Amino acid sequence: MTKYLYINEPFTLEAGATLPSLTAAYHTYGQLNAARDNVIWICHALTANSDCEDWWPGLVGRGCTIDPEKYFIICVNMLGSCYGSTSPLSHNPKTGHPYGLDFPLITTKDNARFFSLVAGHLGIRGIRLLMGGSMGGQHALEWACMEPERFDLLCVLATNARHSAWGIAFNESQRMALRADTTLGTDSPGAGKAGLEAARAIAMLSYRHYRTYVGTQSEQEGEKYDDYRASSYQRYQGYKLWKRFDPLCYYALSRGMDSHDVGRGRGGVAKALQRIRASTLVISIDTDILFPIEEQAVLSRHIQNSRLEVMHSDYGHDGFLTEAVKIGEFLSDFLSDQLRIDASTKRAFTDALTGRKFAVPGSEEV
Ligand SMILES: CC(=O)SCCNC(=O)CCNC(=O)[C@H](O)C(C)(C)COP(=O)(O)OP(=O)(O)OC[C@H]1O[C@@H](n2cnc3c(N)ncnc32)[C@H](O)[C@@H]1OP(=O)(O)O
Ligand SMILES: N[C@@H](CCO)C(=O)O
Repeated sequence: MTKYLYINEPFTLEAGATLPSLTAAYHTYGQLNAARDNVIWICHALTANSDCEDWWPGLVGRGCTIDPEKYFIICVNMLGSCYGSTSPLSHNPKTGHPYGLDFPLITTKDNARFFSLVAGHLGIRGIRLLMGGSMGGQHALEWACMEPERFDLLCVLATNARHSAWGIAFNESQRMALRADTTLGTDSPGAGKAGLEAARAIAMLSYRHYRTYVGTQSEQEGEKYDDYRASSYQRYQGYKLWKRFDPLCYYALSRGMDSHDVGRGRGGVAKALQRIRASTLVISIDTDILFPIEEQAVLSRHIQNSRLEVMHSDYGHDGFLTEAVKIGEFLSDFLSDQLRIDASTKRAFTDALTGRKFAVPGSEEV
């Protein structure tokens, strides 16, 4: 069930605008333990929501690696999204109408600060594992650079330290499609539909791979010269997004993704990543053309204590969603290794909220 947190204080954004108040839509699963050291925070990607059990089945849920029986799992809907947090659909007090296209730019740094603020309001300090893929990975990296002491472990998938020119070009092409639809932001029924559908169709080309399309959408050999499966697939994917997503929010989120650069204000990407204290698992997808492996290699090279795993998927970039079971296996190995390291080094944990000391996660107070 979606929960809501209302933060009645102004929030000044990186680009200078101020939101007068904030709404955070979020989900939690499981219970916070006495030591308060079992928090897993999941950052969602572009068009998902805070219900990570729903969109990451096989990874998050009872009996999975991220199991609510063991962990207190939290996922907060990012600012700008249409799934409940403050967004272009929110009331603009200056006009008395929804913000629409006037919604200010929300950078990945703004969203990381938003998550930190929400964590504070919910009484969460130390976080055992911070995790996210794609744009969720960008938020996780930004937050881990911003507050390195908060996190023990970090797992990022199919993501980067700075959004690439290639990724920005894909996003701009999608925004061109959105803007070409002159109904965008108007009151007309179905406003922005054609633009959003075209934008999603463009995006699909970056989320999948040549082999995904050829493997699933090819025609039988024959004499066909029109009405191809690949064409109806593109149209259907556009329509499918239209049924569940808002074009103005899509526009806002794509601008936010472009803004991503952990190095901004920190002396560059390498210096920023060197700030991260969490033991880190970086997962690449061998068919990801949007966030290719070399981008995760940069993460692994500069994050002090990191491990890079390359996962096979026929799905391309979207493998970070569809290969949940494989991701769970990588993560499970990583978590087991970390517990062994914690035990052998007798690493002591101090719960930042209570000041109590614990020998290893889940152990007795010392
Ligand atoms: C409220 C919410 O729902 S938000 C939470 C859900 N969404 C998210 O979390 C966002 C992230 N998720 C995603 O991006 C996607 O769901 C993914 C990547 C996980 C999976 O993508 P899918 O679109 O389901 O997979 P795939 O590319 O195989 O397409 C399958 C769909 O295309 C249809 N399809 C396949 N070939 C064709 C074709 N030639 N012509 C028309 N339709 C086709 C299938 O019938 C199927 O339709 P369905 O989704 O209605 O069952
Ligand atoms: N399929 C993903 C791709 C972006 O990472 C989404 O729609 O969120």
